[in-house]
Amino acid sequence: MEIYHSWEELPTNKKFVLAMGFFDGCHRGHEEVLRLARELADKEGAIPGVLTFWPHPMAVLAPKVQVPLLQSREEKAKSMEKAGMAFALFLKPDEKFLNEEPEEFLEKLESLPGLSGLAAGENFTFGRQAKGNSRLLKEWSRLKKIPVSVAGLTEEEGKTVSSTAIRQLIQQGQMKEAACLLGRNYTLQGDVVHGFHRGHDILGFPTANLSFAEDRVLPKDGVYATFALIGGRKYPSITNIGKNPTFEGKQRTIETFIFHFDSNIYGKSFTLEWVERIRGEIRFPSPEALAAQIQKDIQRAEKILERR
Ligand SMILES: Cc1cc2nc3c(=O)[nH]c(=O)nc-3n(C[C@H](O)[C@H](O)[C@H](O)COP(=O)(O)O)c2cc1C
Ligand SMILES: Nc1ncnc2c1ncn2[C@@H]1O[C@H](COP(=O)(O)OP(=O)(O)OP(=O)(O)O)[C@@H](O)[C@H]1O
Repeated sequence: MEIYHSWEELPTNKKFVLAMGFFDGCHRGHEEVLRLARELADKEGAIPGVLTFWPHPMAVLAPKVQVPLLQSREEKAKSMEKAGMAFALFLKPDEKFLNEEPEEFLEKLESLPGLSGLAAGENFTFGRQAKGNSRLLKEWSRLKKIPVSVAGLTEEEGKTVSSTAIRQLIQQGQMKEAACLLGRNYTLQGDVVHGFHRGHDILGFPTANLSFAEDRVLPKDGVYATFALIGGRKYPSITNIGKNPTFEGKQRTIETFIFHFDSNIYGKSFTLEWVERIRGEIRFPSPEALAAQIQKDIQRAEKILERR
């Protein structure tokens, strides 16, 4: 898949269809928009691509409000590729762009020589104060004879699937519910870094500490049944996220005990798939009491992961 960063890089000698939006997480609703883009591209003899943004527009509009994200830019690009997109255009939404009238954005699209169609969801908005919407897109489409596919909103139990709803579920530790909306388990990627080695030395459970990017959505502190994806293999595991109150920890860490695993993976890249929350993080009276609880947690995690 090709990655572009400016309008000028878009193909001029090929027809293309653009799916539009931020697409954080590439959830089930986003997948529907991407499916419509593929379908329209097939019909028009064009290639399907994505018009998306980086960083998140909120980082420009309200820099003090940090929106944690479900995917890094690289993960988003991978999801787009998996969804059959031939390219992704990552535009930087500066203030000038975000303050354009919707009509200016549409004029820009119309000026693209290869543009053969657009796809977006019913709730897609664009332009100054989000004044442009799917209704305006449809009117423009009729006027300009450029086909536009608008996806009806994908819902789960009567609620619209959205990146915002998924972020909230993860932050509440509701991983199964989040997975339902995402269409997959939530994952976090990072490298294995050194911790304080208490896991191995004091508790008898060696843990891989995951380094994580600051701008990612983190599950609520606690203990989770997880899968660790290392070197193309998927290992059942258990993960604690929190500040280790038993040891008066100050920093939030993510550490994983991988079952039946005995390799040195320091410095290796590591993806953690979060399946289900088991309990909250507790301050134990002694390391021994914590180790006994971890033993029980492992049994619980094994049961949960057996079913997946
Ligand atoms: C399954 C599991 C559950 C844990 N639960 C708790 C907990 O409830 N409270 C706590 O203080 N630490 C908990 N920990 C974290 C341990 O305190 C931690 O593994 C230990 O401090 C080792 O840290 P280190 O790898 O930085 O040396 C848990 C760790 C694991 C693997
Ligand atoms: N539930 C949904 N069903 C169908 N299309 C959707 C759905 N949610 C978003 N889309 C569409 O997917 C594209 C990307 O949307 P966007 O990134 O704003 O997602 P979102 O989940 O609504 O995000 P947020 O929660 O941050 O508003 C847009 O075209 C949008 O209209």
